[in-house]
Amino acid sequence: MALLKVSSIQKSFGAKSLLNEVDFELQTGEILGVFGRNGSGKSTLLKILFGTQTAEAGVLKVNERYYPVRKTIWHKSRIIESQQIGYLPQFSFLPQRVKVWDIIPQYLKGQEQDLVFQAPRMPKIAGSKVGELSMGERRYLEVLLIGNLDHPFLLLDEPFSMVEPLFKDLIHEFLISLKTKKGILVTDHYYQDVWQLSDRKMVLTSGKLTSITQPEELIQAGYLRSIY
Ligand SMILES: Nc1ncnc2c1ncn2[C@@H]1O[C@H](COP(=O)(O)OP(=O)(O)OP(=O)(O)O)[C@@H](O)[C@H]1O
Repeated sequence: MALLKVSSIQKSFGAKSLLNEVDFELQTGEILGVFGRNGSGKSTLLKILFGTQTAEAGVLKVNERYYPVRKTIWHKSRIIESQQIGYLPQFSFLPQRVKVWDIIPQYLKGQEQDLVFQAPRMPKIAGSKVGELSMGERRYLEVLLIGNLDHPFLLLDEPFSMVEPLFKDLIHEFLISLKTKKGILVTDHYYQDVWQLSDRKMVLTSGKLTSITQPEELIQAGYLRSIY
């Protein structure tokens, strides 16, 4: 089992304090759902953990090894090169004009490459350019590419956004299958998908992550008006 431990992450933009003592743990074999209003700092937190954003303070530890989150010349390369944390950004990152069957080998080799080529629906879209895919097809492809990389931890920023039910189901199935070997953090405003998928849930309010167990707590946190 691998363990990712985050403590006391602090981040502000100018005078605005965004993250204030963020603490959580994630272990392989579980999916952690993170909820929070627009602008609460979810994407910023994920970027800090991946290494493309810096924090003013905080500790990131994977197993017994520490990774820098504060600004240093090596903070980004240390985390990314460690191959501990995979990250699906909120916005599409694949080149639009390249065909799917040319993109897959750029990310994956061997058995993992075969898994993506043979995944449900993939043979049908493999000959298309990324720019010709539907939003659901493109997001599904992105999740398959990042999810099949070797990292023990995976951070997913809005994997369900604008995705039709058919591809949402495929993404759910894939993430459940990945859980046996990875620890997964997922955040999305399609909160029912995240609620259903996740083993543990946390909500980000006033810069802090708090554990919740009941959907009603999302109302108390000011994220939902009602449960429907
Ligand atoms: N580079 C930056 N410079 C200044 N402000 C920023 C920067 N990046 C993010 N912010 C601000 O920090 C706040 C949190 O942004 P972030 O994208 O982390 O929120 P979020 O919880 O992911 O929101 P959403 O649910 O809308 O995706 C927002 O007010 C945003 O404008």
